This record gives sequence, C-alpha cells and structure tokens, in this order.
Amino acid sequence: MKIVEIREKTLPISSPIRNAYIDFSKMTLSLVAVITDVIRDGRPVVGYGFNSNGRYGQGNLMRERFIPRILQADPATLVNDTGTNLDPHKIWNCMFTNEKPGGHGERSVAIGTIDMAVWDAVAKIENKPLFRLLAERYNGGRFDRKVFVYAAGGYYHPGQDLNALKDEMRSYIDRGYTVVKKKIGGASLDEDLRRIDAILSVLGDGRKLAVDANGRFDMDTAIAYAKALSQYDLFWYEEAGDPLDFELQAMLRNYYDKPMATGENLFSMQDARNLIRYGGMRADRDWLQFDCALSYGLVEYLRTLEMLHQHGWSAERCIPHGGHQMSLNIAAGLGLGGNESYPDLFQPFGGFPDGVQVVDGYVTMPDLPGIGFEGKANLYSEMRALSS
Ligand SMILES: O=C([O-])CC(=O)C(=O)O
Ligand SMILES: [Mg+2]
Repeated sequence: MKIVEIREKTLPISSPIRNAYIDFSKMTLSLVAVITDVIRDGRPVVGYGFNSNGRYGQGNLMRERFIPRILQADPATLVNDTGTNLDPHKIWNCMFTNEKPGGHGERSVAIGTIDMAVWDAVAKIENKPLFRLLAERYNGGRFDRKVFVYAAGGYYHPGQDLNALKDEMRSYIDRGYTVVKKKIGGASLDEDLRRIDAILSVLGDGRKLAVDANGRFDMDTAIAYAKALSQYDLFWYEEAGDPLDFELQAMLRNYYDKPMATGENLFSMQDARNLIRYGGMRADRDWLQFDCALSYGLVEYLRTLEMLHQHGWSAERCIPHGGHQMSLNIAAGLGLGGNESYPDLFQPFGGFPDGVQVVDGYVTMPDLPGIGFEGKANLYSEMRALSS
C-alpha cells in the first residue's frame, strides 16, 4: 500500500479577538489530506490533519520540502513490516531528511500537521479509533474514554463589557464545563483583576478559572501578577513569560506556589526537555501544554512523553493546547490529564464529534475510526472538499 497524493489548503480561522500578544484577524491554518490507495467502502482511505490556532498555515513549507520527500520515497520504506499499513515513524524520518537540529518553529508545524493526517489514515486502515490504537501500541491496552476538557475563552473582544464577559463564562458552565480560561496581560493589572473578579462572581471558586498571559510579561510584571493572582487559588497561571525564558519560569515559583502551566510554544522534545531541566516546573502541581500539531506531531510527542517519564513526570500532568480531536485521542489513549477546548472559536476545526456533550467537565469518546473527524459534519465537509 502507499500514499498516492497529499493535498494542502490554507483556510482562514480569523476572528476579531486578541490575547496579550496577537490578534486573530488574519489567522489561518493548513488543512491536509493524505490520500492512500487502500479502498474501503469503494473509496480510498484519506487521513486528515490541521494545525492548531496560533501559528499560520504552512502550505509553502509542505510543498517545497515535506510532501515531495514523502512522495519521492520508495513506498516500501514508509510502511510497516507486513506492508499492510503506513508507519508514522518511518514517514516522520523521511520528512526530517536533510533537516538540521534546532530552530524549531514553522517546520515543526508543517510536519506536525502532516503527521496528524498520517495517524488518522493509519487508524482508519486498522478500522479503529485512534485512541484505541494508541492504547494498544503504547499503553498496555489501557485507555479512558472519558477526557477532562476545559473551556478556553475570555479573549479581549472589542466592546465586550464585564457583563458580557460574565455571560460568556456562564455559557461555558451551562454547557457542562467545570473549568474556564481567560486571557490576561492584554490590559493593565488593575483591569485584569476587575475582569477576574467579575468572572469569579459567576464561578464562585478560583479553582474553576485558569488565566493565560500568552508569554507577554517580563520578570517584574510576571512577579507582580504572581503576587496579585496568589489571592485567588486559580486552576493555573499560564505562560507568564517568553516560552524560551526558562529562568523567568523558574524564578516565578518563588512568588507563586499555586499551579502554573506552559509549553504550548515549545515545538520539540528538546525544547520541552529544557523546560523540564531548567524551568523549575513542579511535577506535583504544574501543567504541560505541548501541542503535537505545532511540534512535529505525535511521533515527536511520544518522544516527549518518554522524556517526561525519565524525568519523573506523569503523562497526567499534560493538558495540551489547541482544542483538536487529535489531542483528545492522545489524552484518552495515553493517559493525559485532559485537553483544551474552545467552545465558540476557531470553527469548524476545534471541538468534538456532533452529539458529544460535556458532562461535569468530561467528554466521552465515541467509537469513530481514526481521529473521528467524520463525526463532525461541518468539519468533514471542509475535508471532503479538499480530498474529492
Ligand atoms: O490565544 C492563544 O494564542 C491560544 C492560547 O494561548 C491557548 O489556548 O492557551
Ligand atoms: Mg495559552
């Protein structure tokens, strides 16, 4: 069997919101289809992938380097030993041919997106949900259909007053979420505290609220926020400083003993390892948000999980960024602590298969082959348009 074609289309996921660092008015993503010669129900098996919000579409890199490398390789070098399915690890090595180490950023997004589509195809060819396949291959068969999810929102919307912010947060709780997230650092500390107080008047408990600074703060500002946020007992304080400023992250623990989270902008196992080595993160309370779609895919994420294991970290401390069904499958199949979700943003890409409800902060994975995109009608219609 072999891959016959790989298509990419860059699509808008724009909205007028902003965090402390960027606005999303020009945000795009790459949608990828990996078309195989395996026929099921009269149609070729196609794997799909897309990159999460925050980095832009990567069609040029894919077309220049990664897609040609796969299509020019001898197909026999990209399949498993029995020749019955694709081997994501071999395909990853093929994509990474003639790439130097270090400098991860856009290339890791391009490879991560293709990797997602490859895993989707592999699980579809085995005719099972990806979370089951991952559990069988890498987790002694153990999976948990129930995955914790939290609602990420609380962006700076033009013209949104405190009452509208409260309504937004209430709507997440009404939809079954038990933890919500808001942005900080896009306003003054005083203004952010007013926003937090308003939200807590709805939630009633700091542990139901995470805050995310998107890497905006220098050391002094990160510490000032740490001191001010300490009063609330929050779910987490996320990405206070630059993602590669491990000293800032390590210093913060002297001012903030509640949970912190970071890692969504670390795009390789090596960068993740530096965070663990030098970032002062605490395995008993902090959270890691590495997002496979932005960081060389699941093949690399497996290396990251192995690295964490060697450093005494449980996979349960991982709650990936990105709000996609790929990480939902990884969470269910490999025992992560949960997954992000953006109930009203980045549609139709984010979210769950149709009919999947959030109940007491958890979703239950349905039995759809592959990642499960076919179960989300508005997403699947974009995917079909690319592959047909
Ligand atoms: O606003 C963003 O860039 C997304 C983000 O940080 C998150 O979901 O944690
Ligand atoms: Mg974030």
